[in-house]
Amino acid sequence: MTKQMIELTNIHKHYSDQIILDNVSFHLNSGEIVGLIGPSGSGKSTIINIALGMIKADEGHATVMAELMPNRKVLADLGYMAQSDALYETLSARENLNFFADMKGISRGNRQAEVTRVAKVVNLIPYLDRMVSQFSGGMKRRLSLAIALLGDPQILILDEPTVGIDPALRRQIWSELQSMRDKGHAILVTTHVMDEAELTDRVALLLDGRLIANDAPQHLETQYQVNSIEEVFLKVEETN
Ligand SMILES: Nc1ncnc2c1ncn2[C@@H]1O[C@H](COP(=O)(O)OP(=O)(O)OP(=O)(O)O)[C@@H](O)[C@H]1O
Repeated sequence: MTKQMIELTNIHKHYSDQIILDNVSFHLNSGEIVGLIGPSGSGKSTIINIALGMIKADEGHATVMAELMPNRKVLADLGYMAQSDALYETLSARENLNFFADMKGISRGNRQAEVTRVAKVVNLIPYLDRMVSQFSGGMKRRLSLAIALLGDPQILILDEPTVGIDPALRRQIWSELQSMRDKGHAILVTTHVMDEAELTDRVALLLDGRLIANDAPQHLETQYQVNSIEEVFLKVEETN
């Protein structure tokens, strides 16, 4: 049965005299991947931060698994990968994963298997004992993604997860996300890569703080009479 995992209702947010989100309502269900796309500065990270309870909306409310946010109870069911990596540079990748596994309450008995599982998804097994300060930008993104996957959370929120990641691994990561979706997980991804938007079940298009489209990629392409999400995006920008 499909469950509503995240619900944002009539969210308004402004900073000084700039309106960032203008009456945005948005939901994420179990068993779907939603792509949140929009130009730089359109409010994607702000939506995520409000859903996570890290930023307070001026009006409206956010719930995760029917709990009003912020709420510590749901954090164990949430995997979050921020846009900038929050890693311990002076620790190895394995030590980082162990630390976050402890934070997520993964038992010591299961920890090693879980660390190996998530490191495999992002091809980091050969580098687990290397210090993070020696990692490239793409390797750091991969480690952040592995951390978000720890504990197999019901909800995954990924802010630009594939920046700096090469095409073969990008494909592998998307196939992992799709298999998680098929098992009923709910996944929200922001991306600037329009090809990736095509791989989602639903695209939420944000422009100037308003959600102006929210539908399956194929439906949007039919509606706007174009062949790709990139063209939908350009057409929407032109006409708004
Ligand atoms: N703490 C803050 N104080 C003032 N303005 C802010 C603050 N945080 C974000 N903003 C502004 O809010 C707007 C939306 O920012 P947000 O980070 O949500 O955009 P985004 O769509 O995620 O952008 P990008 O794709 O570049 O990551 C931007 O104009 C940004 O400058």
